[in-house]
Amino acid sequence: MKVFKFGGASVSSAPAIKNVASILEMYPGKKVMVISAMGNTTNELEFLVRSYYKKDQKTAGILQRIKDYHSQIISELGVEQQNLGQVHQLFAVLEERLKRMPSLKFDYEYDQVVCFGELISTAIVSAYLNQNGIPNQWLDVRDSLRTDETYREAVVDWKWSEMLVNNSFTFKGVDLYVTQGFIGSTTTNQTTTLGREGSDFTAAILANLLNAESVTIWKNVPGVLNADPTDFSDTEKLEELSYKEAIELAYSGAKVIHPKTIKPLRNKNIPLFVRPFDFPEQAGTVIKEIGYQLELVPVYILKKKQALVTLSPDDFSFVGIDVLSEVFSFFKSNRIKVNLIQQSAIDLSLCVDEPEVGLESLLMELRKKFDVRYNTGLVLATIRFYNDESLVKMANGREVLMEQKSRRTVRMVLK
Ligand SMILES: Nc1ncnc2c1ncn2[C@@H]1O[C@H](COP(=O)(O)OP(=O)(O)O)[C@@H](O)[C@H]1O
Ligand SMILES: N[C@@H](CC(=O)OP(=O)(O)O)C(=O)O
Repeated sequence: MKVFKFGGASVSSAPAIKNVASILEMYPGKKVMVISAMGNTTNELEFLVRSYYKKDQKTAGILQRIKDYHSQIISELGVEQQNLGQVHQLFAVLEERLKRMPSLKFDYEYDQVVCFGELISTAIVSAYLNQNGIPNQWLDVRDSLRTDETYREAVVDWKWSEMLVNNSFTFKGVDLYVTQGFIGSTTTNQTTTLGREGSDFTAAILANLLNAESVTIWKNVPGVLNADPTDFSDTEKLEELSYKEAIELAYSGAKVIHPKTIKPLRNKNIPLFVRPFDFPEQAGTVIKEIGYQLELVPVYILKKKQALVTLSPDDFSFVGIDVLSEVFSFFKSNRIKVNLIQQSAIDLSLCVDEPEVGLESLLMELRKKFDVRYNTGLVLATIRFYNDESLVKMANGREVLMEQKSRRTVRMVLK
């Protein structure tokens, strides 16, 4: 049994979905197919839930835009009305939800609304495939994937999920399951999400729990490249990567794989293929156990929207373990990811993901104890397997505000 994951780009239009069908025909056999929301739908649903939460008049208009986008795809695919009952029902449930008063918990409301992207996309794709000679069963992954109640960043309950997943994905009388990435549910059946771009992670979870022979994530790139092609023009495809190398790249911000994807696969030694959906006959990149130390060309990773915050205790005391733990707790409780730190006697510098709401109001709390300085709009650049030439190429004349080097990796905060 194999797991195939199709992301937003691979189901963003009717021709894209027809291409998914042809990939399935090229690779017959037992499969679980994990699908994300179509195109930009998750971002649209984020607008929708924010508008709903603020009780903004724009809510109905945003919902209509989402409906129109999906209706257009349905009509171009020629899915017949009698096969669309579930899609209509999902939109009706979403509409009903938006009529209710939101609770005070935004993160909870977020998950209850944003999940519809994946539910609707899978319902459409499943109906289209069934109508076109690719029999499959749609499964609501929320019935199998149990999580805790950390809305928007839910933590998987592996024990529960193992039992439920194996009860649902039995392959009795069916070779293909179509299910959702990114979403799960609590023991009280409240919907949760696993964090943005979490569908790759879902594919890895299901593969682990079902002991799949491999996972393939179909992307709009030839495989894992040595840089994001939207930032660099001269990229090279990496033929193979070890799990360790892949996790380093994903953690440093290489958007092509969600960082949580690797561990469930590595723990069961399941290979991960990253392959181009436009050229499905091409091999792409394989990520697997590799027993020797890889020597690769320099790999460039840019993590954008970064802020560099420097804290100095007001009373000139040293930055000790207490200060570190207080500062880390502060960022954790505000859900801000710390990506790099550097410390001197009385300065602590942290490179963090810049929050959407800005930093100023958040840092008020820290100003009570620290002298706070910060820069925003920065880039955290990582080079694995760096050499002198790659350092110059990466900085590209920009000011380096902070730098850390190890034998294989250099990290720079660039202005
Ligand atoms: N090292 C890399 N190799 C390939 N693609 C990369 C890399 N780093 C970032 N990317 C970006 O990842 C994108 C694919 O990931 P993503 O948009 O999350 O796909 P999907 O949503 O379809 O699963 C590519 O379009 C590319 O811009
Ligand atoms: N739709 C979700 C989950 C996801 O993984 O999407 P994609 O596979 O398109 O990155 C998101 O956009 O965050």
